[in-house]
Amino acid sequence: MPVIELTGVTHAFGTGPARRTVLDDVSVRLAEQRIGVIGANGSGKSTFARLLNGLVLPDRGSVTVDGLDANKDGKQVRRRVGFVFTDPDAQIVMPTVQEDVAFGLKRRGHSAAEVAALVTKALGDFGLAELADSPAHSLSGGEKQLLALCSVLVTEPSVLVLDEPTTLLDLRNAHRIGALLESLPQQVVLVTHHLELLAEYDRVLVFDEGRIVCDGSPAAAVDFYRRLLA
Ligand SMILES: Nc1ncnc2c1ncn2[C@@H]1O[C@H](COP(=O)(O)OP(=O)(O)OP(=O)(O)O)[C@@H](O)[C@H]1O
Repeated sequence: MPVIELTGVTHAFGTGPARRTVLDDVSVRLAEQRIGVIGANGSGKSTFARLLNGLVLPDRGSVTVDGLDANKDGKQVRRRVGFVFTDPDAQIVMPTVQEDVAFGLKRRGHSAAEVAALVTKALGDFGLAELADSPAHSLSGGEKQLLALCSVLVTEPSVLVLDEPTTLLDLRNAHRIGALLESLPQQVVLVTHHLELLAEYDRVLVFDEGRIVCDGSPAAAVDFYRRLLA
């Protein structure tokens, strides 16, 4: 598995009196396959997730993925770490389903024939083959979420970071995505409020006010979180 390391990471947003520390001296080493991240609204989970692939750079401290520094080697880190946003509309960039899946592959320099073969396979794997020529923005929320995930996974990142990817989904689609994430060979970092999705995870981090306040098994972390919010 890849090794993600945060060392003394501090991050703040805003300036002057509005300046607010969102992550406060966070150090953690992640080498497990499936890692869950939970915590109250505004506790810093999204900022933490975004740091993992250089979408946000730390004000202080460092983030490395297999020794590559997100600050200095941003491009290489982003190639390794795929990111799935809460809102698939923020991520779907091309007019049709198959063009969207092809987009990341073309940028990585695959030939037209390779792109076509990989897109066909990926659409089949995700149950999206029949929608290949559909306008991406005409899909349902669940289909869009699947497409966003498909377009990221087709590029074969070694780490997949997902920021509340099931928030827009009905229970059935949320569980479908949850099951899909459990079947992946990649390292997965899942930020979620759907605690049941993490039952079989290797490790769960609980955030509170910009710090990791619990780091353990899913049962221990969920129990800690429930007591924290009680
Ligand atoms: N780009 C930004 N500019 C200013 N403030 C921000 C920005 N992004 C996040 N924040 C603030 O940082 C704090 C932590 O936000 P973050 O999105 O990391 O929390 P979260 O734990 O993911 O919350 P949620 O569960 O609501 O998604 C919040 O108070 C938020 O308003």
